[in-house]
Amino acid sequence: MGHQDETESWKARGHEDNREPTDDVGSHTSWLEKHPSALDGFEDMMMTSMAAAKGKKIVVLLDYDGTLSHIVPDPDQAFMTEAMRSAVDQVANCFPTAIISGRRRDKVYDFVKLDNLCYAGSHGLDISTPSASSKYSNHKHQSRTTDGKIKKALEEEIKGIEGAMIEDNTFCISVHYRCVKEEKVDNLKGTVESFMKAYDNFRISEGKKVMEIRPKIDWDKGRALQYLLDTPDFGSSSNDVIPVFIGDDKTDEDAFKAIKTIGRGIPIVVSSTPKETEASYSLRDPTEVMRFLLQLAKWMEEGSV
Ligand SMILES: O=P(O)(O)OC[C@H]1O[C@H](O[C@H]2O[C@H](CO)[C@@H](O)[C@H](O)[C@H]2O)[C@H](O)[C@@H](O)[C@@H]1O
Repeated sequence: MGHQDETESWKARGHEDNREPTDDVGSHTSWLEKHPSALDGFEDMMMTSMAAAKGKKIVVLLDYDGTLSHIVPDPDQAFMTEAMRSAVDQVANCFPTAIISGRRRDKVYDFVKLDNLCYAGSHGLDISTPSASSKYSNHKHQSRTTDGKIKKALEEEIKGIEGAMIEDNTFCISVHYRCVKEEKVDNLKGTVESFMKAYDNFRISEGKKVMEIRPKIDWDKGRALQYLLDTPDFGSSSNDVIPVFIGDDKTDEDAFKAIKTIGRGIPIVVSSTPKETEASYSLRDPTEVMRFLLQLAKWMEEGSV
């Protein structure tokens, strides 16, 4: 199935397009000049990145929602296709690979179901690799996120707002409003913001039609990426690797920034419309992500590295 065909088939099955409101950052053509397609410019991108980092190994880090699965109205139905699973599997057989998601770690695993890669859940607060695991389970903030009290009380608070939904991500909570009527969204946001004022250990970040309630600590997807690169599973030091990170949402920007700080790597944003981003390259949607992953695995198998 071609790219266009697969996208159309997703739409026909009632899934949403991955398109989100466009930031005012000029035309798509001028945006693509600043963030070239990682697919169209694959050979050039790999040549430039490898030349700048001789002898270093590629490692692959991936977001889940909107990157490996299309955005859909029901978060529990955000399945990845078999074709995507196979592409991730092939990449993970070639390079150390991890998924860093806002979701609960076990939930991401249930979607992906691959044992040859590492999983970091709750925006990187819950990481497990064969050699290391970092949980904020003893952290003072933890009890207030995981004892279910906030979720229960918040559910009570927003129960009158039709379509609002809360997802427990263990160390974080997502308040979804994709299915809330436009005119009710501000009401929902205001209700959640004033409720959370009583919990000053938490902050709220905005994702794609979701409010992400996270512990107010110095940890994000960027710190999680750095943590993973420092484990033996990923080379023991960010000095030894070229990190490829692919993500579509605001929290992924922290990982793009971390790659910029390292000074080497391939940060790729998934977006079909121009947006502000720290990423250097782009892909339009999960279907292009899949094609990119297959190309990366092929490149490795053909010995280009
Ligand atoms: O870091 P991620 O893996 O991208 O997780 C971020 C949030 O993703 C999920 O929500 C998003 O995808 C849903 C399914 O397509 C969609 O219904 C929702 O509107 C999106 O915001 C996940 O459900 C959240 O818990 C994550 O925080």
